[in-house]
Formats: sequence, C-alpha cells, structure tokens
Amino acid sequence: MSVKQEDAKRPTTIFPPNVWGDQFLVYDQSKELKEKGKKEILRALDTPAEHTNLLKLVDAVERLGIDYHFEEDINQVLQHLYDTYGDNWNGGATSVWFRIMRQHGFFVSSDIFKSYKGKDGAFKDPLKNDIEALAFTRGRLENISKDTSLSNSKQIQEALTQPLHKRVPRLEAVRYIPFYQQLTSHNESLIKLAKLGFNQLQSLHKKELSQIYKWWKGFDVPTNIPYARNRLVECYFWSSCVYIEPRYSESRMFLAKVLSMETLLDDTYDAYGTLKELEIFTEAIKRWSITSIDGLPRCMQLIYQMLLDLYGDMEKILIKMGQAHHLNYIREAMMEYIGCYMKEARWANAWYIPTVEEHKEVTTVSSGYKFTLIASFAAMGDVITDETFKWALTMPPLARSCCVLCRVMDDIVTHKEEQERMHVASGIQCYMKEHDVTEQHVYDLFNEKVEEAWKEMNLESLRCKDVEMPVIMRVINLARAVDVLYKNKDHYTHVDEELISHINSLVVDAIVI
Ligand SMILES: CC(C)=CCC/C(C)=C/CC/C(C)=C/COP(=O)(O)OP(=O)(O)O
Repeated sequence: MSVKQEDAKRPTTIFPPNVWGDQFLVYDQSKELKEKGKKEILRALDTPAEHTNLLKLVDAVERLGIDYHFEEDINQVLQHLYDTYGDNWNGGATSVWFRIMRQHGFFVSSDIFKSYKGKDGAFKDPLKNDIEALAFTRGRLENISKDTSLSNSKQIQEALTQPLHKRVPRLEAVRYIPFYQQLTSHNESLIKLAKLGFNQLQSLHKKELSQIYKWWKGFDVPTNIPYARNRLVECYFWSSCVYIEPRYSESRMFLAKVLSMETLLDDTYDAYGTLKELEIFTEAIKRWSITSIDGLPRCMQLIYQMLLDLYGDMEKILIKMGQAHHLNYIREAMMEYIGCYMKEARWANAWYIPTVEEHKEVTTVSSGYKFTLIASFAAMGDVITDETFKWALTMPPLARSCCVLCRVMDDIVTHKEEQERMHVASGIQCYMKEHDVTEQHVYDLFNEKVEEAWKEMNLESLRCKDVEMPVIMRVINLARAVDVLYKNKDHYTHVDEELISHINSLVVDAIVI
C-alpha cells in the first residue's frame, strides 16, 4: 500500500549551508566566457553606433591582460575601424582611439588633436577641464591630479609616474583588474575571464619557474660561481615581461635562462676573470669548442658547460619545429656580444677612458639587449623566419633604440657604484671627460636620451615593415622591462621590496575570484 506524500514523515534536519558558494564553477567557464566576449565584439563591429564602446572594450581587454584570447578579433576590429574611418575618427574617446590604433601599428594622424587647440596653440577654454582631450599635456594633468575629489586623480598620478605605454602588461593587469571592477560600466564576464586567466597563467608560470630552477640548481650556481649575482627568479620575471602569451612557454623559459647566463657572463668579465683568462674564454666561445678551456678556473669551465647545455636543450625543441638552424643566428649574436665584453675588459685593464663614440659603439651591444632580443625569437614559431634574425643582426633603428634605452638607463643608475671598483668607464664618465661638464649635466642629458629612445622606438614600430607585430612587441616589452627594473635604481642587482612585490604578484599570489 502506497503512503500518500503528504502523510510521509521525513527525518530531515537543517544542515549548515555550503561554505564555498559557486566559486569553483568559474574554473570551467573560461571557454564560455571567451565565446561570449568574442560575440560581444563581433556584434558591436556590425553596429557603427557601438564603435566607440567597442574601442573601449578592446582597451579594457588589453588592460585586463586577456587580449591573447582575442588576438584575431582585435585585429579584425582595428582593421575595420581603420578602413571605415581612416584618420577621420569622430566617435569620441579620441585619445583611446589614437593610442590603440598606434599601438597596433596603424599610423593614424595626430592632427585629430588640433581641433582641441585654439589659434594660439593652447587648449580652448571649454576643454581645459576635459581630461581626455588633455591627455598629452603633462603640466595640466599634474594640476588636475592634485584635486583628490576627482574620482580618477589616482589614475592620472599613476599615468604621470609611468605612462600606460611603458607599463609591463601583466603588472598593469594586476593593477587594473580591481580598478575596472569598481567602474559602474564594467563587464562582468570580462572580469571573470581576467581573474581566471590570470590565475591559470600564474599556474603555468609556477610550472615553468620550477622547471628552470631545477636546471639552475643542477649546476649549483651559488656554490660554484659565488662571485656572480644569483638572479634566476628575477630573470624569469624579466622574461615574463617580454611574453605574456601562454603559447610562448618554451621561449619564456629559454629567455630566462639566457638572461641568467648573461648575468654570469657579465660578472665574470667585469668582476672575476683576469685578462688572460678572459681572452681564452672568449676564444673558446667563438670557436664553440670545449677543448681549449682546460686551463681555466673551474667556475669559468662550468659557465661554458652551462652554455652548451642551454643551447643543446633549445636545439632539441627547434629540431621538432624544423627550425634548428635558428640557433646559429642566436649563437652569432652571442659571439658579437661576448666580443664587446672582451673589448670592455681590455679598456678596463688599461684604465682607458674611451671617447663617447667608441664607448657607444661597444656598449650598445655589450648591454646584451641585442643578443637578448635575438634570443627571444627562439621557439616563437612560424612568425620568426631567417629574415627576422637577419633583420635584427643588422641592428635596425627599432632594435638600436631599445638597446640605447637599456644602456643609458643602466648607466644612469649604476655609474656611481661601478666607479668604486675596477670597471669599464661608464657612458657618464666618458661624456664628462670629453665635454668637461658636471655629472648632473650628463644625468639630465641621459634622461633626455631615454625619452628620445622611446620616441624613436614608437615611431619605428609604426614605420618598420620588415617584421610582424609579434616581433615588434618583443622590442617594446624588453624596453618596458627595463623601465621596471632600472627606473631610479638598479632593482635587479639590489633586489628590493618593489621588485619582490612585482614578482610575488605575478608568480606567487593568486587573484581572489
Ligand atoms: C645593461 C642591461 C640592463 C642589460 C640587460 C640585458 C642583460 C644582459 C641582462 C642580464 C643581467 C645583466 C647583465 C644586467 C646588467 O648588469 P650591469 O648593470 O652590471 O651591466 P654592465 O656591466 O653592462 O653595466
């Protein structure tokens, strides 16, 4: 006999609720969220009235650090906007339009800003409080940012300290995600995707770092090469500033190893080897043969072995990609760079202060950034061809401006310390001697050179048609990394709270979902 439902006595009780909420749902939502984002982008593309919002959406996607999910869509959007409006954008948010188009290689005219100026070249009165129109007027922005009642005064101050274009994308994502979340206009799916994507990428970073750390540990660098800076983690951070995209995992790990090898080499040439030892070591590297290093100190032999090991590992990866010969270009760049270290060692041993011109020629290459750039192309895939390497080896203006920026920023912050030990004369010392000017005069001049180098790099990234955007982005990101590591002090040598906090936020601390 069946019991009527209403008669059933159920022994229920009230259990405490699920304490986790829906937080884990999001881990399976990534694909859905990406699809949703793509649809939103494409829907807006077909609706001209939505084009300004679309541009703002692209801006948000990039600042949230999830543009690698939407690369093709973003390219399609910007190409469409360029084909439709050319230089005659009239949709508002002009500075966003201008910045994004130019950052993506569309050389749109700056004439659009002329409409904001009166005949005297100053800003028209009604615009004096319009932050967007005044984006490029530093002095004015400084005044505006002092008004703390403005909701975006903090944003303006941050932009004045480090303009968006100079920021490392992933650090910007850490900063921007909570800011964007507060905006009433924020897009909930993008926020979810940004947090999820950030944490997923961070897990990949942890795996990569663990892998290369094992390699480093295998050589027991602190014990065997005690005179050198032990900076593998910082080098990994450096490398992850250069590539954000998950697909460049092998390249990222290789570049981190390259940077740590460059550090060992720099310290060996600058602070350890005798001239005789360095001559032998340099020759052995140039011949790429281990036979001639027998008489060298144990630590220099180990560095040599580490180099062979580094190249051997990359060779295996490149063979699978059908690009093993790319390694020859990377080796060629390394030899040129080592050759410049040797020239510097000879100058330092002879207490020779070179002319500004001699110094520039050698130290632009000895900065290591030309070699670093060329090494960064390893295993990036089909976007890199023989032509890419040949282009970079000729030191085209785009690469040169990045190397100059690196050299000059390093000189500014390391000059004093280097002069306290036997070290090749810095650019600052050479300039002071040749032009008989004060140290401060040269600091001011070198700071101007840094800004000029950025301008040159920006212009060249628009003008250069020899290589594709992913290559150009390596140059820009290398420059951005220097802006983080060498701004105001040598954070790389004297690792401080600021750098530790950057590294923690990228590699250690997950974002709360
Ligand atoms: C110069 C620079 C920022 C280079 C970036 C690329 C590179 C080779 C990175 C590895 C670490 C390194 C050697 C930093 C510069 O040290 P340092 O300040 O002792 O360099 P120096 O001996 O050339 O002055």
